[in-house]
Parts: sequence; structure tokens; C-alpha cells
Amino acid sequence: MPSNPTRSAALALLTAVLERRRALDEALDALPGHLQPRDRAAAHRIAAAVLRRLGSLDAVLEPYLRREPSPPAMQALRIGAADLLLLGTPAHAAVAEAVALAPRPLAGLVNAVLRKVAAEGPAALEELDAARLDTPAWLWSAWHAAYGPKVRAIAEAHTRPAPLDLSLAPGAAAPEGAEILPNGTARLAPGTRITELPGFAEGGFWAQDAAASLPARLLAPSPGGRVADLCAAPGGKTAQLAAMGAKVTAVEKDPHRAERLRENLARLRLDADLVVADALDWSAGHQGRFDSVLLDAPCTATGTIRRHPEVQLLRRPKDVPKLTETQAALIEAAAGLLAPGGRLVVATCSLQPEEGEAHLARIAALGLTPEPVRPEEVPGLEEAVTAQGALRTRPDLWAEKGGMDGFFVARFRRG
Ligand SMILES: C[S@@+](CC[C@H](N)C(=O)[O-])C[C@H]1O[C@@H](n2cnc3c(N)ncnc32)[C@H](O)[C@@H]1O
Repeated sequence: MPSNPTRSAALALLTAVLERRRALDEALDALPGHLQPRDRAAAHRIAAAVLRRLGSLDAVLEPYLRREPSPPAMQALRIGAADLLLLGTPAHAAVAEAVALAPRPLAGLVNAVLRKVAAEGPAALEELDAARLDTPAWLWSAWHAAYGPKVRAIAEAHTRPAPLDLSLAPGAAAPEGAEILPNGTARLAPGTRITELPGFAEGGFWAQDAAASLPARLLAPSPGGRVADLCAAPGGKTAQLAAMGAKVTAVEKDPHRAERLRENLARLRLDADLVVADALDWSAGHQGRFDSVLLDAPCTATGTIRRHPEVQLLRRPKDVPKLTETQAALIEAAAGLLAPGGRLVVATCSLQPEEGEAHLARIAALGLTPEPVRPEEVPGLEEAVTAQGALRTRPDLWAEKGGMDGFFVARFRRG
């Protein structure tokens, strides 16, 4: 049987991520242009399920394999196991499609193993400690050190697909069926495709995790205020700031990502000056010119594992100090842009304290005064306000509503 386009595409995605260490979104962009949007979305769903639960799937497969087969056969087995155990695909279809994906000489092995998994896998999966198996040991230890026993709830939140969160354009209605969260985010079920929602083309909303909407809200620029939005693409926070009536200069160094920001603003009919530049260089020529600055610094993105499950597989411990150093340089550049009395918000979508809490002393040492987040500014998230007045969200917060990304947000003022 020839392999079907969805599963061939899922195999291409897994190969790109696991063997070439590409980000899943990048791998999606590289899929053949003729693939139907529906097949593309289904392939993404399968690949994301495998990446999210890789440790558990491999543990279920392991007893049936004398040694790990070649990578293409292993990916076919993982796709088959995800179909059988996580995605509700009927057993005969799951097995037949994985067999069709496997290299010819290993088709028999894939068939035999997946038949066993179909029969015995559900019970075996139940017995596993999924939170532990699906989390790399270095991340588990780091989160245990930072959050104590909450590490388990964090890891468990990563085993489930994230909902689609939308920020609404001013005056726009939420799509039907959306739950409105306390911060104003409209939340829809996991797997909802934003481009198919009525109102998308008209610019009624954009995708943005509930936690990702908080930094711009805490910056709260005045209408007409001059705001520098550093590290801006794809522009979720630029859009929020522009929608608040601020005069936004968005700085992004990656030209492809800057183009996406431009397209997003055009669809949303929002306005910002877009500068394609390295914020470190650009800031030198714009000292003291802004009433407020938002720095959404590049980071390990371990707070976004629910949405980007490959992050936990691709990141390495050595990435943390490297990115922390970049963040420190960007923080200094951001502080230099502020006019007297100006406000700085620094955010990272990381769960690693080195990329969050550890920056507070460094920012204060630049002569800025902390402007603590007040619990009433973040309704429903009072427990996320830290003793130092920063905001620390985690994937296990709002668990009953579907969780949220992990973010660190801190606010300062130039005296
Ligand atoms: C966390 S993402 C930003 C998300 C964005 N603020 C939003 O809300 O949609 C980080 C971005 O920073 C950009 N970036 C990284 N280093 C930069 C630098 N030195 N100057 C400008 N942009 C940078 C990356 O290309 C990436 O697009």
C-alpha cells in the first residue's frame, strides 16, 4: 500500500526534528507546497504527539525491539504507536499506514511490533510515569530545583496538547464557542485551526497564549506614547501595543520573521514602524528616546513546550548560560532607550530561573527602579506574582481551563 500524504509528511517532520534538529515550525514550512492544508495540519498533530510523548512511546516499543531499528523504521514505529495509543486511530489503519511508511526490508518488523502494541500497549502506557519519561532529566532537575514538587504538574501539563488562544482586536467579537479567560484571552479547543475561523481574514484576532499577553498589558503604554518593542516578530505583542494606541517601533533582526510581523499587522489593520535590525546595534543610536520599552528576549523557550514540544528535545543545558548572556546584553540596550521616567518590561518565555528571576538584580544594578506587579493587575493569577513583584507563570496554572505557557515578566522605571 502506498503511504498516505499525512503520514509521509509526519515522517518528514519527525526526521527534520529528531535527525536534523530543526524546529517543528521550520520543518512544517519546508513541507512540499502542494500538500493540502488539512494534511499539513494532520501531519503536525501526529508529529507533535510523537514529540510530546517520545519517552513514553519509546518505553512502550522497547520490549518488542531487540535493538533500535534504522531511523526511518523507528519513526514509522513511533507514528504507529502514537496513532494507536494517543490519537484514537483504528488499529488496522494505524498498523497498515505505519507499515507503508517503513523501509521495505523492515515492513515485517514494523507490522509485528505494532500488532503487539495494539494489543498490549494501552495497558503498558497506563503503567508508565509519563511525566518523568517525557521530560529530559536535566529539565526535570532544573524545574525541581526551581519549583519543588510542582515539577510534576508542569511536566504533566506538557503531555497534553495546548488550546488555541486568541487575543482579540479592539471591538472584535470572540469566535463562537470560545471561553473568555480572566485576562481577556479567547480560548478554543486544541487543534482548532485559526485560519478557518470566521473573522480571521478580517483581522479580528491573532494567536497568542494567555500568558504571552501579559507583558504588554503590564507595560500599559499611554495612547500616543513612544514604545520600542524589541525582538518583536511574529508580532503578538506589537499588535497589542499598537491596539492600545501607542506609537510602536518594532525591532526584529530576522528578515523572514520580520516579514511575518508585517503580514500579521497588515491583516490586523494595525500600524507600527518596523525596523529590521539587531536591537543591540540599533539601540546605540536611539538612547533616551522612548517612553516605554518592551523586551521579549530570545530564550530557551522552555515555557512554550506545550505548543512547541520539540523544545524539550532540542535544547541542551549549555544553551541556558549562552542565552542568559544575550539577554543581559539586550536588557542593557533596552534600558538605554528609556527617557527619564520611562518604563521597561522584560519578558522571557522560559521556565529556567537563570532567564528570569536571576536578571532582577542585574536590571536594578543598571539604576532602574522596580515597579512591582500588583496582584489586581493580573486577575486570576495572583499566585503568579512573586515576592519580588515579578510575574512567574507556569504551564500548570489555570490547569482546569487548559493551562498557560511559562513566562517571566518584570517591570522597572527609569528615575
Ligand atoms: C521570543 S521571540 C519574540 C516574540 C514576539 N515578541 C511576539 O510577541 O510575537 C524573539 C524574537 O527575537 C528576535 N531576536 C533575537 N535576537 C535579536 C536581536 N538581537 N535584535 C532583534 N531581534 C532579535 C528573534 O528573531 C525572534 O523573532
